Amino acid sequence: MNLYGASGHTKVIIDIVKSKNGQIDYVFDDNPEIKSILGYEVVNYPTEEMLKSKLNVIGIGNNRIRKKVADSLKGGVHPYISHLSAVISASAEIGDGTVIMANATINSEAQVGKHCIINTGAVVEHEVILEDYVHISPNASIAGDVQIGEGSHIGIGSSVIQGLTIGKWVTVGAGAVIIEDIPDYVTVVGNPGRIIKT
Ligand SMILES: CC(=O)SCCNC(=O)CCNC(=O)[C@H](O)C(C)(C)COP(=O)(O)OP(=O)(O)OC[C@H]1O[C@@H](n2cnc3c(N)ncnc32)[C@H](O)[C@@H]1OP(=O)(O)O
Repeated sequence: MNLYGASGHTKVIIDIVKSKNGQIDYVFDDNPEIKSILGYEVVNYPTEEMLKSKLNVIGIGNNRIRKKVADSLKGGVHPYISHLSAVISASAEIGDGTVIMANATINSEAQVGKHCIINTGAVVEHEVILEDYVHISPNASIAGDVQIGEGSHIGIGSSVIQGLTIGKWVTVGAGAVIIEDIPDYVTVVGNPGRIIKT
């Protein structure tokens, strides 16, 4: 596979791929100052052939940039990858390009879109729907039947109670507790969650 972005997030993805004896062919990053990552050479100026050679995973934590790169991908998208310790229901659906980190749980009939991040120890409960490019940060918990719109970032250690709808491109702050629906394009912090930015 090819990886885009030589970031800390990519390092975690490399660990997952190596633990499953997977093969990383190229790591791309357009910052010419980054030459290597965890022992892999970083390609700053890839050829068309390199870009199309393998299925891709985008190792970029920023949801907007991940979408931008996905929109301009030359090659195909790799099926989701997950750490060996992740617990994923057989009835869950996970989109291509999504990465699922150590100790994450995705329960029955959850639907996770493309290029999402389910980070370390996150819980995505039964029948949750996550649209493309959503990031559930470490130790965040999404209760049953919640829907989260495209590109939203749910902060580290936050909680969302069951049945809510969170809009697209929302940011939920670290440690927030969300107890009511959240509209698109806002930042919410605190317990109970309150909107601080639109
Ligand atoms: C593997 C990984 O590392 S994954 C990465 C995980 N990281 C995260 O989850 C980070 C989540 N981000 C946050 O919590 C950020 O603080 C954000 C996005 C909510 C806000 O960031 P900014 O937009 O830069 O807001 P800023 O720092 O200016 O804060 C605005 C106000 O909100 C408050 N605030 C910011 N974050 C929080 C929070 N999590 N909880 C409560 N209050 C908060 C600030 O104290 C400030 O209050 P004031 O106006 O009374 O002084």
